Amino acid sequence: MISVKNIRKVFGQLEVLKGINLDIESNQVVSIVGASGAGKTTLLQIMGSLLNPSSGDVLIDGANICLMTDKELSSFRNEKIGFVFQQHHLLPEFTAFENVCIPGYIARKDNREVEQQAKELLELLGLSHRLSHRPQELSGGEQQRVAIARALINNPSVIFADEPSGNLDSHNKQELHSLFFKLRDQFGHTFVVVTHDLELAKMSDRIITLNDGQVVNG
Ligand SMILES: Nc1ncnc2c1ncn2[C@@H]1O[C@H](COP(=O)(O)OP(=O)(O)OP(=O)(O)O)[C@@H](O)[C@H]1O
Repeated sequence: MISVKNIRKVFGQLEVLKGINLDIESNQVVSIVGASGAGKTTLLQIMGSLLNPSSGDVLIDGANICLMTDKELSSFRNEKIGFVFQQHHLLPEFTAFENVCIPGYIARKDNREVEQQAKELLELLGLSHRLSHRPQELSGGEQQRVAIARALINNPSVIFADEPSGNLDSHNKQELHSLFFKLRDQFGHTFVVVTHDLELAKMSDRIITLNDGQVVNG
C-alpha cells in the first residue's frame, strides 16, 4: 500500500536519505528505528507528504504523492492519512470531542455522521467520560488518545506517528501501543511509527532500521 522508490533527501551539503526503497503492506504496525540523526523523521515526513524528497517517489494506494499539486495533496491527506506527533497539537480552545470532529467537518462529511463517529472513536479509546474536557483538563495519555481519535476520524488507510509515546510514562506508553494493535485488528489500519521504544518495536509486525540515511534492516 506504501511504496517508497529510491528516495533521496539533501539539506544543503547534507545527504540525509541516500536512496530508500521500501514496500509497506496494509494492516500492519511497522516501527522505524535507528540512531538519532539516522533520518527517521525525515523519511516519515516524506512518506506522509509533509516534506518533498530531493528525488524519488512515494506511492500510497497506487497514487504518486510526489506528483500532486498542493490542492490535490491536501485533499489526499485529509482522506487517506492520519498523523500523530509527540506533541499532540490539539486546539486548546476546543473540547476533546470538538478536536476529533474538526478534520471531519473540514472533509465536508455529514456533520451528524462525523459527530457519531467521533463519539464512537472516543468511546473505543476509553474517553467517553472526557468528551467535554479541553486538552489542558486531560492527562498526557488522554491527550494522546484524543490525538489518535482525531487522526482516525476520516478513516485513513495509514497513520504516520512520530514518537507518539515519547512524552508518556510507561503505563500510558503501553496503553497507547496496545491501541495501535487493537485498531489494526479492528479496522485494518496501517501504522508507521518512528520510535525509540524497543518494546513497541519488538511487538511490531515489522521493524525497519535506518542507519545514516539507509535502510539496513527490514
Ligand atoms: N530542515 C532541515 N535542515 C537541515 N538539516 C536537517 C533538517 N531536518 C533534518 N535535518 C538533519 O537531518 C538529519 C536527520 O534528521 P531526522 O530528524 O530525520 O533524524 P531522526 O533519525 O529522526 O533523529 P531523532 O531520532 O533524533 O529524532 C539530522 O542530521 C538533522 O540535523
